Amino acid sequence: MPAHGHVMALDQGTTSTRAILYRTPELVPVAVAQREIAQHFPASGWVEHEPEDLWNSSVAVLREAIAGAGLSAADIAGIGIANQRETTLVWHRHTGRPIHRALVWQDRRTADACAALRRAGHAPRVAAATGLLIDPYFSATKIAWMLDHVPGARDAAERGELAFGTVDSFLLWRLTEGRVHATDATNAARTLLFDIHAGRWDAELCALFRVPPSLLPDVRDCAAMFGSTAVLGGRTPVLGIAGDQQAATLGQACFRPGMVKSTYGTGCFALLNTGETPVASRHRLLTTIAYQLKDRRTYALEGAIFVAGAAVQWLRDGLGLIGTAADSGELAARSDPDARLYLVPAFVGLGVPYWDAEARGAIYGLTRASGPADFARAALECVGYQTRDLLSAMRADLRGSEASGEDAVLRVDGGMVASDWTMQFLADILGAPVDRPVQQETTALGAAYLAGLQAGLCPEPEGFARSWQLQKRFLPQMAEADREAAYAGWRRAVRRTLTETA
Ligand SMILES: Nc1ncnc2c1ncn2[C@@H]1O[C@H](COP(=O)(O)OP(=O)(O)O)[C@@H](O)[C@H]1O
Ligand SMILES: O=P(O)(O)OC[C@H](O)CO
Repeated sequence: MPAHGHVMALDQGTTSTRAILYRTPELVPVAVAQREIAQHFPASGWVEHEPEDLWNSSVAVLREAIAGAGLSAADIAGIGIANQRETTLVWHRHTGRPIHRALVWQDRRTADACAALRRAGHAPRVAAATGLLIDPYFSATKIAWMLDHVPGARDAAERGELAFGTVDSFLLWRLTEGRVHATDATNAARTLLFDIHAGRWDAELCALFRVPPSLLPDVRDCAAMFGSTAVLGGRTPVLGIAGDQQAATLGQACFRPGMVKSTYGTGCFALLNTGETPVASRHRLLTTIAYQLKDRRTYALEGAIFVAGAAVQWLRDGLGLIGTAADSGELAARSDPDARLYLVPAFVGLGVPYWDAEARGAIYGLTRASGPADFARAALECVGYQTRDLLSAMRADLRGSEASGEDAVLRVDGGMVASDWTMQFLADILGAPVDRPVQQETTALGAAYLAGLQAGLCPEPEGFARSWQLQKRFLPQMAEADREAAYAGWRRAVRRTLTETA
């Protein structure tokens, strides 16, 4: 067993930045610090973050966590970074000054540019290399938008004066005072510019998306020496980087083909490990890199749902039906069991497997008797239905393969899994067990594991997998006929909501 030590996870997410300090080798959390991030919505469908907020909140939580534990830089073997993925920054190499606010993954401003590329027939080539669809969700068209809209930016880029990065890369640049411009393979895989099979930037795609290759960071393993930082007072190495959903996949120890985790935060992201062979989806899932260790890539099929916990926030902030998110389950439990409302939460369009950017939310089944409890239940149930959509698409893609996941148990994490009511419905509608682990901060755990692995303070994946502990298993209790009738109703509701653009 490796020796005791400490590693720090920095989890820079969409709504907040968190640092969690862990004791190795068991990865027991010993201190945590968190800061909210301001969201900027300058126009309909636009979502931006202030780069200095990303940076300042990161430094603040790192320092707070280390102070909270009564430790100093000398006690920290390394930092692991997990980050909101796809969110795009471009900055001046000489000054480190961003040329624009970060364009967040939810930002839809490049929808028309994407539609034009799809109409021109580029989708098959792009999917073959990157595993992705041409959608504003990913970084490439966001980079081009900045170069085209910030005065002088394209010329500066052509002269090699600018750098692009996802949030990990931007933070690493700042942490290392401009000495390191790098990212990891999981973040590179979300840009539309990275060949996930060859593990390198694709020059043809750079030309297609009009992104000069000089902007791009060096791509490394998830566990690697990324540089060192002085922000904690000494020199602390950055030893791990992964996109947050991939970090959660590691934190959930989904190392074997067929294992699947689903994270329920603002949105929901399910990743199914497909082993060292990438699987091309026939059902509009994404093919992505789950992790790259020792230069070997493990792939995943991914389903991305844009609204999960956000539907609960809507109950609270939009409708005022609940005081806190935690009240939603209790309210839902008071709903009439014989009535059923369907909420299709297409507040920002629908993701996998529908990919309908123009669809908007709808509620079906209203009667004179419908009340707050039925709305709450519909908001929680739609998370279960969407998960079944995702998992059905995954199973259809993998039928008969080693990674089929037919018997797999779903490992869940994220803020929303605190809701027993929602987790029970999830098990009911899937007709399969749902496992909630003891450590529910799996994103930070995965980032910490990468740093601990690289530092030699944590065991190899098989050993780490043995430390995963079940907190509660939810078993399906709904009768088969009820389950299928309820799901058929959801499918009808979605069909009525989709636009002709999908
Ligand atoms: N007890 C609960 N029941 C239902 N939803 C919850 C509960 N607690 C938190 N949530 C939802 O979980 C989300 C926060 O989860 P978190 O993992 O912190 O999200 P993110 O990383 O996207 O910021 C919020 O959307 C909130 O509405
Ligand atoms: O920041 P989160 O946890 O909402 O995750 C965002 C995803 O990485 C977007 O792809």
